[in-house]
Amino acid sequence: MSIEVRNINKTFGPFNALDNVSLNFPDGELVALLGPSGCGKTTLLRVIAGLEHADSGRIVLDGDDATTKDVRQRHVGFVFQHYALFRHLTVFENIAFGLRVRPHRERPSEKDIRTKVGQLLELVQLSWVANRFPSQLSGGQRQRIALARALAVEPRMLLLDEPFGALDAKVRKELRRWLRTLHDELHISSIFVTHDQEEALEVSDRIVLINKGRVEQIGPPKEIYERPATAFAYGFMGAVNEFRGRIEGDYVRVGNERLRHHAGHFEDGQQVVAFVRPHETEIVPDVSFDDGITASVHRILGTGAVARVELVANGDARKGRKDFFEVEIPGVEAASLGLATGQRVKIRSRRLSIFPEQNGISAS
Ligand SMILES: Nc1ncnc2c1ncn2[C@@H]1O[C@H](COP(=O)(O)OP(=O)(O)OP(=O)(O)O)[C@@H](O)[C@H]1O
Repeated sequence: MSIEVRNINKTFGPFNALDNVSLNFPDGELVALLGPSGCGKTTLLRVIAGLEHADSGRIVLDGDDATTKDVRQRHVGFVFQHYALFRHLTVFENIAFGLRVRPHRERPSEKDIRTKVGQLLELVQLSWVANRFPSQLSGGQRQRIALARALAVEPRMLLLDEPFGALDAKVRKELRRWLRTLHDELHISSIFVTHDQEEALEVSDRIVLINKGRVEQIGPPKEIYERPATAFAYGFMGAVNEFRGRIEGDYVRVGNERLRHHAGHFEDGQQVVAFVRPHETEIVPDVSFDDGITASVHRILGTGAVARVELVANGDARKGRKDFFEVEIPGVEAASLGLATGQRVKIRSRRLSIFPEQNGISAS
C-alpha cells in the first residue's frame, strides 16, 4: 500500500507535536521514523494508523483519502514496544485472536484458522511454542509472536512502535536482521519508529529523520548518513566533532586558529558551525602547523586496528558547545605518532561539513 502524508499538523494544547509534515512512500517499503525522544514519531505513526486525528492535513492510502477512516478501515497491523499479548491465551490463540473476532460471515473456518496460524508460526520460526503462554516466552519471542498476530489479519500496512525497544542489545540486533529478512519475504508496507540510528540505518529502505515535529531529512540510509542535510541531521547520525567560527576564504576561523575546508563557496565573514566525523579527523603532532585546532590528548582507547583518541580542546575552540574531540585513526598510525596523555597536538579535518549558524542550532 502506498502511504502519503500531506501537510499534517497536530497540537496538544499549546504544544506543536507535528508541524506541517508531508511524506510519500511507495508500496512495499520498510521505512524508519527516526528522531530524539519527544520529536513526534509516535504521534505521526498514530495519525497514519487512524488512532489519532490530525488538526489539519490528509492521509492518503493507495491513492484514496483515508483521513476520516477509522483504524479498521485502514487495515493496519500493529506491534508495540510493550508486548500486547493476551496473557491468558496461548501463543496459538493469541495469533488466532484477530481472525476469531471477525464478524461471523467473514470469519474463516476452524480448519483455515489452524492452517493460517500454523503458517504464521513457521514464518516467525516459533512453531514449537504454539501451546505456551506469553509468560513462558523470552522478550524476543514475544515480539515475534506479536508480529505474527499483527500479520494474521492480513493488514495492508504494518506499523511498529519501537518494537525492539524493551529488549537487550544482542536480541535487538538479531531481531532487526530478522525483521529485514521477513520484510524482504512479505514486502508489506511497513513503518517503524525508533530513536536508534544504528537500527534505522541497518533495517530500513528509507529513513525519515524528525526533529521537534518537523521532517529534517528523508532518504535512503546511506544518503542520510553520508550527506546529512542539516546540522541536526549531522549530529544525530553519528559521533561528530563540532567547531564554531566564521568563514575566511577556504578556512573556518575558530578564534586565532583555523581549519581548512573543501565544502564549496561560503561568504567571507559568515558565522558557521562546522562538523567532522572522528574517522575523518587527523592528528598533527606539530602545533605550529597552520591548519588545525590545538587540543590536548586526554585518553587513547583501543589497541587493535583502530585507536580512538579523546582530546580536550584548548584555547578558543573551548568556546564551542563541545570542548572535547574524538579521533579515530589506524592503530599503527597512533603507535607511530607516539601520543601521550597531556600532549598538545593539532587536529584537522579531511572532510569538513559546514552549515550556516542559525539561532544557535546545534548538532548535539
Ligand atoms: N496525548 C498527549 N497529550 C499531550 N501531549 C502529548 C500527547 N501525546 C504526545 N504528546 C507530546 O507530543 C510530543 C511528541 O510525542 P511522541 O510520543 O510523538 O514523541 P516520540 O518522538 O515518539 O518520543 P519517544 O521516542 O520518547 O516515544 C511529546 O512532547 C509529548 O509529550
